[in-house]
Amino acid sequence: MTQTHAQERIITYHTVVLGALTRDGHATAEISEQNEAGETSTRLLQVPAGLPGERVTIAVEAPLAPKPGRKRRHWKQRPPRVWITELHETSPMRVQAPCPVFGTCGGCQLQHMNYPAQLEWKREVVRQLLNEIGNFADPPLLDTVACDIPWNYRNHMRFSVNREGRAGLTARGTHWVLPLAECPIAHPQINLALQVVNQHINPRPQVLIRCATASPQMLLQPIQNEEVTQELTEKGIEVCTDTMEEVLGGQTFRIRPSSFFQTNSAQAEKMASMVLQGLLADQAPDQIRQMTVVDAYCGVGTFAALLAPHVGKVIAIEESASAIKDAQWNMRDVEHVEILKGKVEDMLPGLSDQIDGFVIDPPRAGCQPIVLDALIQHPVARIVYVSCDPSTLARDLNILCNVSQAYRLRSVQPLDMFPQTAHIENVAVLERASL
Ligand SMILES: C[S@@+](CC[C@H](N)C(=O)[O-])C[C@H]1O[C@@H](n2cnc3c(N)ncnc32)[C@H](O)[C@@H]1O
Repeated sequence: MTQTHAQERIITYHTVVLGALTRDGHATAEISEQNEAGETSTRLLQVPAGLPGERVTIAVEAPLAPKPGRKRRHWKQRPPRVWITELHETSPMRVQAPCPVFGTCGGCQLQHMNYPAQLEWKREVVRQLLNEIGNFADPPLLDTVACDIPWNYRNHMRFSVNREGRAGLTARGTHWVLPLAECPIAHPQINLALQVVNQHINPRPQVLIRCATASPQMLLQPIQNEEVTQELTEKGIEVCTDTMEEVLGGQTFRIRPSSFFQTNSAQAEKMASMVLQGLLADQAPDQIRQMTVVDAYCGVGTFAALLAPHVGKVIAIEESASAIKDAQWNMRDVEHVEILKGKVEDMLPGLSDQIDGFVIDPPRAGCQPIVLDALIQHPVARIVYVSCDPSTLARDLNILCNVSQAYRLRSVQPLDMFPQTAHIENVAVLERASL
């Protein structure tokens, strides 16, 4: 069946059985299409909010053709918009998504999947990537560590602001800002603040809200006017302008708006324990006290500060000026820490210290070849690799363990930092092959 709506968009409807989830957390659907010459071809589509094995009817909206007069070279072909209009047979994994904009919003992909199935799916994605990209036939992969409360966990949200000055999240694949009263994965303090800022006109393009979980402190950017600050204060929020503090592993960390900090504080506690355990386990206390460890891509110094009480020396490397300022403040009382400002790829080859262990927590792109080369040329006893992208993790582990054979992979631990979304965090532990 084909229908045309007001903006001349062409929508076709297809009843299909959905296939496996993609890496982005969308189900797949194969549809047959006929061109003007009557030739049939099949097309693979991504179906948000679907689950494998479900029989559903989907609407497929063809992307708009370029506007007349607009140069074709400025026009980008977008994938069609696809949504489920009817569920005929549902998966046993399906649950009711609590958010009214789930499926449209670009934030969450898995609210409709029960939580144990999300954890299992994440583990399976990591297994496949370690297999296909990492060349590990039988990787030492552990079960995904669940988030005890998989809702209201995000301590940091970046909301887009629409033309009317209202803050919300954008619809998947568009710049359209969805009106949002609250977000079920945002911390309750953030939802409270969202309601307050949305009673006012916000400047475009974004409002950033970051809250502490151990205190009522909150950072808002851009800085809010007196009226908003007053309303937030009346609701028990302590509005901070330049920095706020969060507690992790019993230590207090000062964070600026543009510095990175782990978004899920409860899971970050578990991650920090894994890092310390991965680097220091099975070693005598005397040996640990003599160790020199590097926290590469250290952010505000989270792992460096938590490692410092245990080891002989910590070298922390970070390129962001704002995170470096925070790291310096966070480790102001620690004598045996050296904080280096610069890119890891520039600093690492020049390090003259004898290094016993590395924590590497790079951005999604993973490690630069020069960083991997340095780790291979001068193998250290232990590496803990914290990763927010399992495909670049698999690529880098392949280089460190299989191609160079400099390291042995001891464990890969998926950790659910971002429940209800397709994001997957991992903590991998490597040891020098010649140990
Ligand atoms: C995923 S965050 C990890 C931060 C920290 N380990 C933590 O847990 O809070 C990655 C950090 O690496 C920094 N970064 C990105 N590329 C870098 C590079 N080439 N050299 C040094 N730091 C880098 C970013 O500024 C960010 O603070």
